[in-house]
Order: sequence, then C-alpha cells, then structure tokens
Amino acid sequence: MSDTPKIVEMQVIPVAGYDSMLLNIAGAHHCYFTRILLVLKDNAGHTGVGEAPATGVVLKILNDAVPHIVGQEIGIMNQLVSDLHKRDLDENRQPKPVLPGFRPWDLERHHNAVAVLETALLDLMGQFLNQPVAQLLGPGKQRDEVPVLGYLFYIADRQKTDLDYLPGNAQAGQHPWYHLRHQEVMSHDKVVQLAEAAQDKYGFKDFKLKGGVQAGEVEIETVRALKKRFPQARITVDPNASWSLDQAISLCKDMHGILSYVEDPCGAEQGFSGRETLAEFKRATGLPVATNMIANDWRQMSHALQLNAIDIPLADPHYWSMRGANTIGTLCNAWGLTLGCHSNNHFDVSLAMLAHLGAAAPGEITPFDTHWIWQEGQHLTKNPLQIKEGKLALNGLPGLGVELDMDAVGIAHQRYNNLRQKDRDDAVAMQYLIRGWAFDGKRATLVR
Ligand SMILES: O=C([O-])[C@@H](O)[C@@H](O)[C@H](O)[C@@H](O)C(=O)[O-]
Ligand SMILES: [Mg+2]
Repeated sequence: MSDTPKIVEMQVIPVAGYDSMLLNIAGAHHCYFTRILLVLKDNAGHTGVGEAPATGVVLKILNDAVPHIVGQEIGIMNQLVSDLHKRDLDENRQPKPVLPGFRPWDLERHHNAVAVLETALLDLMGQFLNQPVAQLLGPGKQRDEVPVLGYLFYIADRQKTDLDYLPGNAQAGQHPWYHLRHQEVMSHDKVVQLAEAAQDKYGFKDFKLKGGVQAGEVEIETVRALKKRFPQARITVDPNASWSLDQAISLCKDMHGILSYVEDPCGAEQGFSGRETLAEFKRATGLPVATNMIANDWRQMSHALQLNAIDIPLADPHYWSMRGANTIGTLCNAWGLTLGCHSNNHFDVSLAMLAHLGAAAPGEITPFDTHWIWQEGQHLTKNPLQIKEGKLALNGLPGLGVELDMDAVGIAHQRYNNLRQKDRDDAVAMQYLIRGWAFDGKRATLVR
C-alpha cells in the first residue's frame, strides 16, 4: 500500500478584507469582501491552503466535510474531492440553475467548496513531491510567468455612504494607484487616469472594463478612450449580459480594432438562452466572445461549444477547480479556443492559484482577470506573488508556494466575525446611492 502523509487537521477560516466602492450590474461593492481559507495540515509537517469566495453555504459544506477528510492519506486526494462532490449533490445542495436575473456569482457555491478542497490537497501533494502545483496539472508547467490584465471599474463616491471604506493614501512617496483606487471614477477621463496609474504600478499591457453600470453607449465611449490612450492594448468590456442582443450588436459591431473581444455582452432573453444569444452576437459582429456566465460546468460547456457561442472560456479555478480549469485549457488548445480566467475580489492564496493555473495551461492564453490590484497590500501570506510587467511569476517553491501569515489571518478572521452581513450583497452599498435600488440583470446599475 502507498505511504503518503495523513491529514491531521482541517481548518475552515472565513476572512474579510477591505474593498473599494466598485460598481457592477449587481450594485456597488461593500467596503468589506469575504473569503474562506481552507487549511489542511499533514503528519509530514506540511500545510496546504486553498481560498474560495465566502458564503454560508460553502462554510457549511466544508465544515461538514471535516470528519471525512481528517485521518485520510493525501494519496487518495482524487477520491476525497469526488466524494465531497457526490456527498454534497446527494444532499440536494446543487448550485441554482442559471436563470436570467441571477447575479454572476450565484451559481458557484457548491463548486467553490469542491474546488477549495482540491486546491489545498494539491498544495500538500506538491509539497510531498517537492514540485509546484503547476507540475501536477495536465501537461505540467508550461511557463513561469502568467500574463494578467488590468481590471478596471467605475467607482462610486464612497463619501455618500457611512460605510468603512478606506480613504486612500495620497502621501508623498506613495504610488498614486493607492489613492486613486479609493476615489470616485465615473468619467472616461477618470477611467483612463486609473488605467494609467495601474499600468505604471503593475505594467499591464491589457485592460478590461467592468460594464453594466452606465448606459451602454457611455461604456463604449470609455472603451474608445482607453484604446486611444493605450493603442497597443487588448481591451474588453464586460456588461455581465445586461445588454439585449440587439443592443449588444449595435454597440459592438463597429468596434473591430478597438475591442479585442467582448465578455458576456448579452444573455438569456425572449425564450433564448445566453448560449444562443452569444452565438448570434458572434455571427453578427465577428468579434470573439469571452464568458464566465454561460459555460460554467461541463453540460453548459458542451451546449456552448455545439452552438459555437464562445471563443474564450474564463475558467475560474474557484468553481471549475484547478484541475477542471486546466482541462478547459487543454480543450481550448486542442480546439482552437483560448483559455482565460474569471475572478472576484480575492486574497493572495487565490493569486497563487491563478499563477499555477496559468503556468500549466498549454498553448496561448488570454491575460487572466484578477481583482488583486484592488486588494494589494492586504496580504494573508508571507511574500505574496507580485504583478510586474503585467505578469505573475511563480516563485519556484513546491506546492502553491504560499506560507500563511497567521497574524494577518487572525486579524482578517476577526474582521469577518465582526461583520453583520457576511455573504456578498452589492445592493447594500448601492442603496446609499439610489434609495430602494434592486438588482435587475437587464438594467444597467445607474440607469434607473
Ligand atoms: O467584482 C465584480 O463586481 C464582478 O462583477 C464579478 O463579480 C464578476 O463575477 C466577474 O468579475 C465577471 O467577470 O463577471
Ligand atoms: Mg465576466
């Protein structure tokens, strides 16, 4: 029989960090965002970690899993992961079906739990084998540096709320990014200024604008302004399916050479699924389409591919799992698609997850999304990876290559415990701007 280390402890630690008042179709980001750390210790003295979005559902699934994981060998990691998957489905906690009107992250919950367990086990296995996680995925490590894009948002005026948003830091000697990321950004000029600061700080070559906030015509003008300022950049816009098909076609059809690809321009409408409308959008405009909304599991992916609805699946390891997302990368490489990666606000364990996923992806990839620039400075690990020249470089260490800073984790955990609203709800902050504001997946956030 094999003799791999045994798991002796499993901790599920919810944590919270600070965020800016970033606008999207679901409202405005609260001043706090929440995540879950899954920490596994084995009897070889290694600690494996994973990070996932925090919801009560995921916390419960993971806490319920503790007795099934502790005492097991890491050598049966595949079985441990698939057992959690099956156990949870048996208990009828499947993700909600993707229906029009669902917020982009509503479908991910069950998958978040499975993915974070797999990540922490991969981290332990990598340390046992003295190899980076990227070597344990699909074809093994393909590159040492992973391109990431500058993820830009319109930002609301935090001073219209009494929430604890950080004010920013305009002190001499501080990079302007650390101030600008907390200030109101609504105009084209301000978005360009934000992009300039982000590029100067992190060296981005490419940008994504989160849309679904202002009228589509306004957002397209912002895209034009970005392209004018950064003519070499690949630029995309993501209105999270809030535009109608007709509107999406009319907004984007003349954007060749300005938009390199478009992310979820439209979604389900009038009896047609989001996969069908994206296929029509692609045919009508000839623009490549990325998605994190309509191809998020194998069944959805199969329909999306049969319809030729997408070019760039944004395979987020937090719901596809590291190995699932890597498999999407293999499929992309074989079938002429391009792997990208979706993100949400995250800490530095997730940053390492993205780096290993990108490092193991065969063929060409599109620069990955990451929200890290909005959180950078709030680390939970010692020596977090850095974004330099628009890239994330692996650090050469085995496993995920992260070491938790338990003091920082303790503070972030206390911050989480102090929150009244623990699950993400962007309507809360939004209601300071528009009284009684409610999510409507087909109406831009500010067009009410
Ligand atoms: O952070 C946000 O507001 C985004 O809207 C995020 O929640 C989305 O899931 C994501 O970034 C996306 O690409 O749709
Ligand atoms: Mg998206």
